[in-house]
Amino acid sequence: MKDIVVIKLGGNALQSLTDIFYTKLRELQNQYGIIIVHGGGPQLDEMLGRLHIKTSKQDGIRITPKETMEVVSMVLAGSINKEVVCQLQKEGIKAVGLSGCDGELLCVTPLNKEQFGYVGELQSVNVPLLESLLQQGMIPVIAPIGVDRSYDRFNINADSAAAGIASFLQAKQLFFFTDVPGIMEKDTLLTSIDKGYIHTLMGNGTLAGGMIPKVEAALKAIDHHVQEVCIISCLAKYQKGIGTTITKGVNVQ
Ligand SMILES: Nc1ncnc2c1ncn2[C@@H]1O[C@H](COP(=O)(O)OP(=O)(O)O)[C@@H](O)[C@H]1O
Ligand SMILES: CC(=O)N[C@@H](CCC(=O)OP(=O)(O)O)C(=O)O
Repeated sequence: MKDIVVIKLGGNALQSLTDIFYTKLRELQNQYGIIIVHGGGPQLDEMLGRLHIKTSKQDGIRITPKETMEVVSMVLAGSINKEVVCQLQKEGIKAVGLSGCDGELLCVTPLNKEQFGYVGELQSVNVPLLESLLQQGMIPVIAPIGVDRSYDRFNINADSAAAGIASFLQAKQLFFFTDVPGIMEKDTLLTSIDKGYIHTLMGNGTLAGGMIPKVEAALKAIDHHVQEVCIISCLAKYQKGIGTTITKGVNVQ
């Protein structure tokens, strides 16, 4: 079995994937088993708006009542997942779309039903299912929706789903592709950051919004022995030394 690389594509990143990305993906696929986890936050905001359903987030996590969950399924497991799969196939890359419901891929428990509604916390991943797809040279493309024991569907923050999947698979690398060059402090890109400094930046408000679940997910993955975790721009050339690498140890900045 090849080493595994998990790539998380944020909703903004999905809209600006370049030829460089697909070329790099093909190269990586020669060496690694690749798993893609996608988000779709901005697309969800847009669809909820069109349907006149009010929505809000707390620390980057969407409050998800039942009615919102229907739209989450529709947008993430429906249109976005299929769009990513078709785009990859158009580029000659074999891909299979899944949500966490399929084959009980992502099993969850509620994060806090009173506070967040149908938001799930990942408890287990159907690793053999992913391995069998990887063995056939497929890229599993995963929408961040999970099921609980009663087969109710839950919304999972895509960063936390990607980190959980990378942890369960003991992935070598986890990349968060997003719409910023990495973690910024004022106007400076931090090329490397550790746990302690992340907490400092959270405390002083430098890290906000969607960056909070992203760094929390990154730290979780590092704690679960994912060897390398990096936050980078979807427009970057995807080489070593770009973006922000999250480390466990002493901050080298
Ligand atoms: N210190 C920071 N450095 C970089 N981005 C930050 C920071 N704090 C907050 N952000 C915000 O986090 C966003 C990335 O998170 P998010 O929108 O959830 O992306 P994605 O859709 O890729 O998961 C950036 O667009 C930026 O607005
Ligand atoms: C629970 C929760 O917050 N789920 C996210 C799932 C999509 C996501 O994470 O998309 P991005 O990666 O584009 O932000 C949401 O509803 O927006």
